[in-house]
Amino acid sequence: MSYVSSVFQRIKVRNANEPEFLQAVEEVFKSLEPVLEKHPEYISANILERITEPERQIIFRVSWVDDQGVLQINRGFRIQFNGALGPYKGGLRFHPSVYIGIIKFLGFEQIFKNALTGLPIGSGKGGSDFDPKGKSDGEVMRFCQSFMTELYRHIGPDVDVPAGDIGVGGREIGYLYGQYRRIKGVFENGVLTGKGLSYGGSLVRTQATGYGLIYFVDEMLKHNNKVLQGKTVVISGSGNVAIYACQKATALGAKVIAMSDSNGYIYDENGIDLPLVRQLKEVERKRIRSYLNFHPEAQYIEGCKNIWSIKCDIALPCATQNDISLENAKTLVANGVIAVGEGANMPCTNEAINYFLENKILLAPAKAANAGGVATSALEMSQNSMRYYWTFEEIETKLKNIMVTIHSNAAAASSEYGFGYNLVAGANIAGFKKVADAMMAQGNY
Ligand SMILES: NC(=O)C1=CN([C@@H]2O[C@H](COP(=O)(O)OP(=O)(O)OC[C@H]3O[C@@H](n4cnc5c(N)ncnc54)[C@H](OP(=O)(O)O)[C@@H]3O)[C@@H](O)[C@H]2O)C=CC1
Ligand SMILES: O=C(O)CCC(=O)C(=O)O
Repeated sequence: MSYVSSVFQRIKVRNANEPEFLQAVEEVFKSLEPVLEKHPEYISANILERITEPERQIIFRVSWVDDQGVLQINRGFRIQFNGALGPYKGGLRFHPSVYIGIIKFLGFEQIFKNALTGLPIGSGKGGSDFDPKGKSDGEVMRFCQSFMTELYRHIGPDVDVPAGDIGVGGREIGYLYGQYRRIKGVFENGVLTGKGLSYGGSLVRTQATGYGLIYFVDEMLKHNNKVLQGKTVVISGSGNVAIYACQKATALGAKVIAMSDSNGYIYDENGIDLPLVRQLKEVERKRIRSYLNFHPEAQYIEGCKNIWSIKCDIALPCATQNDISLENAKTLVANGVIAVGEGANMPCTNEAINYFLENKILLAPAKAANAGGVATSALEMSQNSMRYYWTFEEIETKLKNIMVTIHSNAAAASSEYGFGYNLVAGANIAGFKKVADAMMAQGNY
């Protein structure tokens, strides 16, 4: 058994009930054999076992009163996974499926993603099993206030800087920051990112993950003598990442023909009417099926997984983890897909990833392709520290340069370690080396 496999066996035993975390670790470890061969010092320093064990995990009770006056109890999490490169940084997810294994997989992925941005940010992730769906603004506010009443003691602009993820957008960040300020009594807005523009938010942060994804996919296509212009695109999800991926893909000449939510998907062969989707999702918080009230010529199909049976050139999973199974991957390949861009975190199963790579499909891995969100969060932190605002154009240019650089660094690392043009391996290796070197330099911790 190889060294990497033997370490993975130990990690499996220690984290036996966390399949998503083990999946994420296995996917990264698959790329690391040649790195450890070339750098035996990482083995002596036991980097693999250290990098897979969070520096700190905080689990707490969140009690809040619903609109009926009933006391509700949820569980809150914050994992400070790796601080070697900077303050812990990563989003908060509010979704009923949240448990420690989900937060650990997300925090683990965040280590490499944040390293790839080239900016000084460590890795953290958090959230709760609270379900914001169907809750009133007052309920969401009381939940956020209670969540922050515990979290505030563990975070700070130089300690740990949370942001949004599934179920946490501008409304939730506002309530969370308001409670932080109320408790601390200081205007310390560098403690959270994804804030509203009136109290320290950054231009482009709302669009950043989706735009960054499209910049990355565009770069990958160009590198392979292909173009985005004229391609048909299917996007899963209709949240923050999906909406702005759709906007930028359309602006660059592609045609998005389908989007989904957790109930089902819409197929509009004329191209998705994005202003309508934004109104339905960002403003009215409705289900995507209501698209048909305005476009009766479109189709709504119940069940979100079948979206991958639609023939398209480019698939962009932007909803949640394990969205594309091996079966979905086989259907996409049989239907002629040329590229897959992971907007969500870990949206393809490991079997689906292998199938795409074996079939020479261009695959933009999440750690690289969705890093534009956290990179722009780091730019928000910079602006908060400087007490200054850059313009939309300045930030978008920085975001684009970051995505292009991540692509070239991942491609170079893949080639250097014998993987050819394999961005999955390249992103893992480039991210890993940066963090491993910082950990080595800082001694045993
Ligand atoms: N926001 C950001 O900046 C970043 C987000 N990401 C990742 O992108 C993905 C989407 O995040 P974001 O757009 O912010 O989240 P949102 O909450 O804005 O949107 C999530 C979308 O995915 C759908 N979805 C969520 N859970 C499921 C599920 N279990 N099954 C099917 N559909 C689901 C939602 O549908 P419904 O409304 O029905 O639940 C919704 O359409 C996540 O994987 C997140 O980790 C990665 C980098 C940065
Ligand atoms: O902007 C951030 O800090 C977090 C973004 C995020 O959660 C992610 O990259 O998955």
